[in-house]
Amino acid sequence: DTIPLLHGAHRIGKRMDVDMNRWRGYGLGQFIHWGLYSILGGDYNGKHYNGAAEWIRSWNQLPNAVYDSLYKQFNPKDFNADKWAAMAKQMGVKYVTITTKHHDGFCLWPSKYTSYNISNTPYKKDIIKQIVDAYTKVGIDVYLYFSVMDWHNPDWRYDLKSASDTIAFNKFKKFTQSQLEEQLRMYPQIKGFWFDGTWDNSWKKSGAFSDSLDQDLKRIHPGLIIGSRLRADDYGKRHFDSNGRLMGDYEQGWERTIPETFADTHGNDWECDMTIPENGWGYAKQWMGHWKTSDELIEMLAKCVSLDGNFVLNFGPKPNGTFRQKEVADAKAIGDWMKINNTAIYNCAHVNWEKQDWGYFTTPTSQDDKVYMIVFNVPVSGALRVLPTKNILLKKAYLLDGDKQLSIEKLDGSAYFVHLPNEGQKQPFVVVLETEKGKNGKQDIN
Ligand SMILES: C[C@@H]1N[C@@H](c2cn(-c3ccccc3)nn2)[C@H](O)[C@@H]1O
Repeated sequence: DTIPLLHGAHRIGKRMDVDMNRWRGYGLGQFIHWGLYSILGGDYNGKHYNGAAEWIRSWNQLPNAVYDSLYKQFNPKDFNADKWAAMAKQMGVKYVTITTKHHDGFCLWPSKYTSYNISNTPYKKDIIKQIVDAYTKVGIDVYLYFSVMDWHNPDWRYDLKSASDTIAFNKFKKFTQSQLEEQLRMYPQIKGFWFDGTWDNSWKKSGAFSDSLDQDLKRIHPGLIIGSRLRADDYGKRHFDSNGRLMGDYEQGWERTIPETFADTHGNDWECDMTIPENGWGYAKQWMGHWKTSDELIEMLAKCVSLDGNFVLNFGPKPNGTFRQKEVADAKAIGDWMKINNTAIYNCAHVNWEKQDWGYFTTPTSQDDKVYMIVFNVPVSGALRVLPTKNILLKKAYLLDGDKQLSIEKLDGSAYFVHLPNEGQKQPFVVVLETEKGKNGKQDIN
């Protein structure tokens, strides 16, 4: 029996309208973290902050007043939104999420609700408008990242422990709603919000407000897509309400991590947001630890799509508005791979066949007699094992790039070997399988 909730999930199962179906088919997205933290790049007074560079304001080596005056230096002379959009287009991303206000409270748009915004910097111009217009122009959908937690706003509270806390936080909630409605009025082309900074007790105690805010924003902008990180339920539960039901249009908890199995996704829509370095979203002069290679990133993309999720890769532009060389190179490498193989990524879904070591299965949502094999690990035998669900037979197998036919060997039971040509493949590649229904005609691919 379920717990009665006023502010729990209002929908069970996936959203199936045209806007969400478009979101479901994106496959690949870009995240951009840009702001005052980019100026410091994780360093201050010759010392390097070991946390995520966009959290440097929380570092006790750096006085808040010093951080909060960085806006006087923000003047990205080389910023060109059309160049950013062109790089994203070449990479093959279908959507972008851009930070409008991170935890530090600095607004990259000329908000009328705080003077702590781009119009009071030497740069002056509206960065968000330029990005929304440039990406929309090349056909990439735009989503706005918004941190509820706002270290700069004196009415922000981590917890509500007194009447004065509640009075201040009520003012803060009004300020938050005003800024979001302002963004919807100023940037009507956007497709959704990406909320962050909603883990503190003050927000967990604001479940009713988070619910009404979600509904108000969608009333102003029908079709708006909002992930599970915005809401808290009647008891402060987040992402999943007290009855275990997802609150939001998709699960937004996969930050720098990917579900291991389809069961881990609970059958929801979900998005993985990934950094190229180990941690850190804003520009850092010194990237600590391992920098993921483009092959690793392409495998993460394939894994996400094979589990019914989207893969969103983060970029942290420099204070002057250009990208570091490694990010430009990865965007190019991913884009070159997508140019050949995006058929197995865009508008594709999970296949409930047994996972194999050589890589990942996807299937086009529009065709249930086709399955793609995205191959990363070729066995020394050159034979790729495929075990379809019962009554599914393999008819044909060929390379997506160049159509070369591959021989199929039927094994005992319902397994097959797909034999690869012996020339070594240097890049991850895609094999296309054409299937047909077995004797009792049932086709249960996904
Ligand atoms: C999308 C990413 N989310 C922000 C974040 C959140 N957190 C975090 C860390 C510990 C507990 C709760 C939240 N750390 N970083 C990062 O700063 C970045 O914006």
